[in-house]
Amino acid sequence: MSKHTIVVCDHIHEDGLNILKTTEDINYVYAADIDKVSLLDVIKDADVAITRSSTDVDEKFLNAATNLKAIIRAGVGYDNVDMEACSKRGIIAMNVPTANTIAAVELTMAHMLSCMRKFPYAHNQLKNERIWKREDWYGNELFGKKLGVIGFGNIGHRVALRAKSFEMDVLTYDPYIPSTKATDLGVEYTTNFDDILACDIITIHTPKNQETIDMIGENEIAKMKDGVILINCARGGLYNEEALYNNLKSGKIAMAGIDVFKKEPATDHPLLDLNNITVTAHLGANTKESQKKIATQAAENAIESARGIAYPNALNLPIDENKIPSFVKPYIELTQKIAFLSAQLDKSAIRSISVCAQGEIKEYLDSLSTFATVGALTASSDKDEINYVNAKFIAEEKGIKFDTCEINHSSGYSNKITITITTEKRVNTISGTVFDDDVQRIVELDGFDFDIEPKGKMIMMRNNDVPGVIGQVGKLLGDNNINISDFRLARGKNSALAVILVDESISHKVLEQINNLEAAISVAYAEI
Ligand SMILES: NC(=O)c1ccc[n+]([C@@H]2O[C@H](COP(=O)([O-])OP(=O)(O)OC[C@H]3O[C@@H](n4cnc5c(N)ncnc54)[C@H](O)[C@@H]3O)[C@@H](O)[C@H]2O)c1
Ligand SMILES: O=C(O)[C@H](O)COP(=O)(O)O
Repeated sequence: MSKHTIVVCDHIHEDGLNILKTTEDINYVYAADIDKVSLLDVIKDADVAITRSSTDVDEKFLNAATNLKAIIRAGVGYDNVDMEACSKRGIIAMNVPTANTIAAVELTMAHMLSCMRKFPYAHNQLKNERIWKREDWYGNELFGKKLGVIGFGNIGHRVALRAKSFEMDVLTYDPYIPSTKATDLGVEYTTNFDDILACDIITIHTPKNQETIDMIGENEIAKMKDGVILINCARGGLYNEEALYNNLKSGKIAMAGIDVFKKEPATDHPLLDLNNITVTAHLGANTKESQKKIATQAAENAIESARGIAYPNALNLPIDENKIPSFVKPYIELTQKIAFLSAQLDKSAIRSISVCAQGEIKEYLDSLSTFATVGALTASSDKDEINYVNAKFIAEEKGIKFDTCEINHSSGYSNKITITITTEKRVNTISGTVFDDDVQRIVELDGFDFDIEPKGKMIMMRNNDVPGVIGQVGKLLGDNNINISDFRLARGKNSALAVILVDESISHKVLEQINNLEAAISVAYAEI
């Protein structure tokens, strides 16, 4: 079996490492404890790399990583990844966007409370100086204060909600959201940045990019209230660090809660010489709960991308991810998986790929068609050759025809994607939908209704609807030491379709034996 090499460049939770270690077709390399120069030697074998913010994925890294097909940023911010350089090399970059949200939200609240109650001073005086002087430390309450939240995304909006539970007035500035996202939560929304500068406490939760670097500098601080409190648990450099230092020193800024620095590690930073800050060493994501989730997702996504099956949360696609609403993203993944599954059911040459959409996802048919093509080709070609940039070109060279259509009648689902892959020998039509924002399901297979997660090893058997078939299949698989994890059956007028999920891969021989059962009409096998 040819193995894919996944190199882990930074520390991730052992649950993620265990997934990599125990996956048969993965050659796992742990490189988190070596220095970044030695990493350049190790990374040359990687098909996929997993990093956190401590590894710069820059030209030097990418020049060394000559095999690299995908990179997983095991966290949210990808400002350490040179996205353009990745795209030029056809390397797909992904992040794990929501697994550490709560950790970062709670650290933000911790810094806010700590600043308000002058926690570092009080702690130091009692613990290190052994002085009991309660009259020295009168803090302030969050209650009734105005909090300015810059960036109302996953973290920002949750900070706002928690601040409201402290009975604060909350105002947000985020030009990229509809105002109702804030106002529906009882948060005031402004497009005037000066309104934010007038708040008692300001916290920032934007990505780091050309637009947000130094978003708060001398000029902005000059407009703030004397004694303002600033929190930054997003990225170093969003507040100009020199301006922050000068104004903390002068007392214009009463206190700052800082988790992130422009250059990390920051053990010798001038801000650390000041008393009126609370600092943490980029610990926003460092809860056991979040690291467990991130590592698990990163490992699973790394395996899927190493196999060329799917690239969850891909960041550098030919389509602009920012223009795709979040509800469409799981459909993109589902589309690729369904096409991958469908193309495995019959390995003869693909003639055409048709993608039909119902509901609001209709608007994204072109993108969905690209993902269907990647999925279908991945099942039938050398996986390493196919990516989002080249999939349609390769398909056209193979003479594959494309077709998209909008389904306007309702089928009981608010959105549904239907993919039909026509090969030289058969036509496979599979439909899927997404429940509760991210629960992907196959809901129709060749005209039969189902409810199946698109995951695992699946035997699909079309059979005459006669008694005893389930027992015969169960016995046959049992005789071959194959464990059935799930058995789904849908019945039509004259025939039935069974989807049998199994724990072990199915050999051609076993498939033949099932096909030879008297009631069997056709049998196919696929793995996702
Ligand atoms: N300290 C940590 O360990 C830690 C942990 C997680 C995330 N983060 C960082 O926190 C930040 C926010 O993460 P998130 O998960 O909430 O991201 P997100 O993408 O969900 O939200 C970011 C929000 O910022 C808004 N935004 C973008 N540009 C803006 C601008 N110029 N002005 C105002 N708003 C703007 C976007 O519209 C979006 O709503 C990121 O920088 C991320 O890297 C840090
Ligand atoms: O953007 C993020 O996810 C956080 O800053 C966490 O980064 P880390 O994975 O290096 O802790």
